[in-house]
Amino acid sequence: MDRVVNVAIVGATGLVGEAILNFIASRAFPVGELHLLASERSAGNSMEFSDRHLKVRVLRDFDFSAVDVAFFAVDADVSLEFAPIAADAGCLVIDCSSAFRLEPDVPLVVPEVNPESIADYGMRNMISCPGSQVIQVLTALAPIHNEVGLDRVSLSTYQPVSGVGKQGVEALAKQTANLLNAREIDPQCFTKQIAFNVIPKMGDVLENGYTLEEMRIQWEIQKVLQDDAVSVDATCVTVPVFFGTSVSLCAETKAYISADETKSLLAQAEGIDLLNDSGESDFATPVTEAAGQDAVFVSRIREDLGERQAISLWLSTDNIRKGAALNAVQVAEIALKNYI
Ligand SMILES: NC(=O)C1=CN([C@@H]2O[C@H](COP(=O)(O)OP(=O)(O)OC[C@H]3O[C@@H](n4cnc5c(N)ncnc54)[C@H](OP(=O)(O)O)[C@@H]3O)[C@@H](O)[C@H]2O)C=CC1
Ligand SMILES: N[C@@H](CC(=O)OP(=O)(O)O)C(=O)O
Repeated sequence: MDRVVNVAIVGATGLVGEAILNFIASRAFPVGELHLLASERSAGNSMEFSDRHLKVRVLRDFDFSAVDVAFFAVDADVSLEFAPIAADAGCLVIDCSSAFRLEPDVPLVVPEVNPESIADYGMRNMISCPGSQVIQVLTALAPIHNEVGLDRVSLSTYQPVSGVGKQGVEALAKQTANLLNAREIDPQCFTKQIAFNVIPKMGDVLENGYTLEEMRIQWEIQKVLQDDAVSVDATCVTVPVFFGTSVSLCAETKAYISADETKSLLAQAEGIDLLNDSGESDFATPVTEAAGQDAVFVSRIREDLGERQAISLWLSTDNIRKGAALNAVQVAEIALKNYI
């Protein structure tokens, strides 16, 4: 790429925003001017980019008219207010939050799965990235869906505290230290104690008994695959892990596919690191394998023991990198190369 583009990172001081900044540097993204934006809390702070120090500025006061690409890595309510302002000013918004994921005129993209959807960015000047669970599930399941068709996916997530941002990391660190010192804890941003515990309910429960986080997994998977017939039964669980998210899933398929065929298929698929189950230590964990890496790690591939045509998998991925920041930067790279 010869030309350069002016870039803004909204939420640059957060976990995802800082990872976007690092990917822009490490992947030699063709950046001209770079604007780092956050709330009044971080305004004036300095962040490193290559050999430069850049000052963080306040989002509310920023004029997007000279920006070409704006990465939004803020909570959904902040994206809802400011992403349309940026898009209307003429820049391409790539949003990591849940704010626009299900809007029919905003493409929802995992580059390994539906890069062609990026072509539709112009309807709102926006592209959304799915949540980190959906990114890893689809990176692993899209090759199987393309080969034999998916009917139904049952899954449980093992989500780290960093899934709710910096405050989740602080909460687990503080609770752990307090408990080890026999002190009282405050659940902070989690509904119950998360240190040395697991919490099988993220957010409010809807009338159907599922949480919004669980329903979003079905809706986002159906939107990316453009197939409302794929049903998803999800249970979302927060675990006392700082970074790295995992999913245990069983995918029922329209036609039989063996475990060996699944392994061959996934060995050739983009974005996957396949651990072949050939040895004792050949499985991935969120902390030991996935954290700090860019691939979706797939292991524990098994065929259903009963009569169902179904394949079970264990996935682990860095939620901040491929689960958000890398996905967003990949989307921008494809948009610049092919469409803008
Ligand atoms: N963490 C994860 O695993 C994943 C996160 N996402 C999504 O990415 C987004 C960012 O998440 P994450 O980085 O984890 O969150 P963090 O809490 O770590 O960071 C939030 C960022 O938003 C900024 N911010 C907060 N309020 C405002 C405001 N009013 N105006 C401007 N900036 C504001 C904060 O700035 P300040 O320093 O000033 O407070 C900070 O830079 C969320 O929508 C999240 O759902 C998606 C997939 C995975
Ligand atoms: N918790 C989600 C991130 C997300 O999408 O959050 P929210 O639904 O609150 O915007 C994830 O790890 O993928």
